[in-house]
Amino acid sequence: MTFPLIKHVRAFVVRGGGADYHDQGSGHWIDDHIATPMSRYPEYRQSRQSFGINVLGTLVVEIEAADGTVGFAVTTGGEPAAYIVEKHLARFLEGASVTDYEKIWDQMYFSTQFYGRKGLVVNALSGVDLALWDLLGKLRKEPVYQLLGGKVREELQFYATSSRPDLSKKLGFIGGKMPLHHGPAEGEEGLKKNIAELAEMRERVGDDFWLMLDCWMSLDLNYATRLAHEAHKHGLKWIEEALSPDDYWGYRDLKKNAPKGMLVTTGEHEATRWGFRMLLEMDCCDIIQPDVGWCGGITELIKISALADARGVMVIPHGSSVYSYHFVITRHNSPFAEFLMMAPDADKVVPMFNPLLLDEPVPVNGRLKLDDKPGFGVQLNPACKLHRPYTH
Ligand SMILES: C[C@H](O)[C@H](O)[C@@H](O)[C@@H](O)C(=O)O
Ligand SMILES: [Mg+2]
Repeated sequence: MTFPLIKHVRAFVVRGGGADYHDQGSGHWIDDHIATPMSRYPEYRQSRQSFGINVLGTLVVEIEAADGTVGFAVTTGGEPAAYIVEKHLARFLEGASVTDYEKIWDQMYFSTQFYGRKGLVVNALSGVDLALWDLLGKLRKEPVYQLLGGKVREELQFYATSSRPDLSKKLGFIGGKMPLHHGPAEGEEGLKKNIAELAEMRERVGDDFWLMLDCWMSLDLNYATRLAHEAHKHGLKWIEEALSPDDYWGYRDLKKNAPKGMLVTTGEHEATRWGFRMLLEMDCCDIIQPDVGWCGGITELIKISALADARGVMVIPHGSSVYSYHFVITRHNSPFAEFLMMAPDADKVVPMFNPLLLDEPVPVNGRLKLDDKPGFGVQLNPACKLHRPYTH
């Protein structure tokens, strides 16, 4: 079966929600006094947008084949990522075959290695890779999960991330992950408040509902270890991304000293097989959480997942809408998925990348069956005005 060659690669940007899901209006739970590495500065403690968590915005990558078929994907990256796609990465796709995604990935990664490797550049590369898989699915008339070996289970089940696990329980999710609100700079007072919030939520949800804390890189090893042991009294299932993504040594020690039965998780700001190999070989965590729009795309996540599977480590991708769902449903070591609650009060289920994607599937009663639409099964919302800041 021969496929039309790739003809055009285009990169667009758009603001207001979408793949840069931190880019929300005021009063949203996701921007309400959440602990971060910047919390040591009081002026940046209340709002993550104040220090720029939403500075990039959404990147939309379109790849058009010679027969006019268009694959697309969205991720976090905005204008700087669009520049990298147009001025650097596009040259490895235009004129190539859509089935050459291994060679294309290799060329994108090693041609940008001198200034990339993680973060923004690999976000841009991931966006291109996801758009390539969307195009491949459309040309083969198959959903991406079919290209990945097919479903290993009929439906996905989800835990929900928000400030209101009690509401997530009512909506049928299997667990609730809360953001940590106070970092080390708020001292013993802050630690007490963190534990009091957890205790209160445990009261509301009962003993059998999973509760997790997402620390968004905000802690030091000593604080994280103390928090874990205090939180253990309230049945915390896992402590997430407690330390800087680069502190592999800290994660190794946190996992060693965490209470028996508590899981240590991280990885959403890690990238490529090499970064995850470090987390796995240094025994940093019980679950890795790559974001498929940031870690290198589907082509790289296949490699990352195999490394983890060989060590019996679960891969629960960071919430990235359809891009993670199509992967999770094909892997035995990904038994559930994350759903980020994007309603400002976390009281109802809305599409994660709202309003950018038409037909974006959402969990109902905490579960979701993927249909068999080709590619990732979503379309861009024509009401979202895209801007193409660069051409090539
Ligand atoms: C809720 C967390 O603070 C982040 O906003 C979230 O994006 C991420 O860490 C997650 O695991 O969902
Ligand atoms: Mg997280």
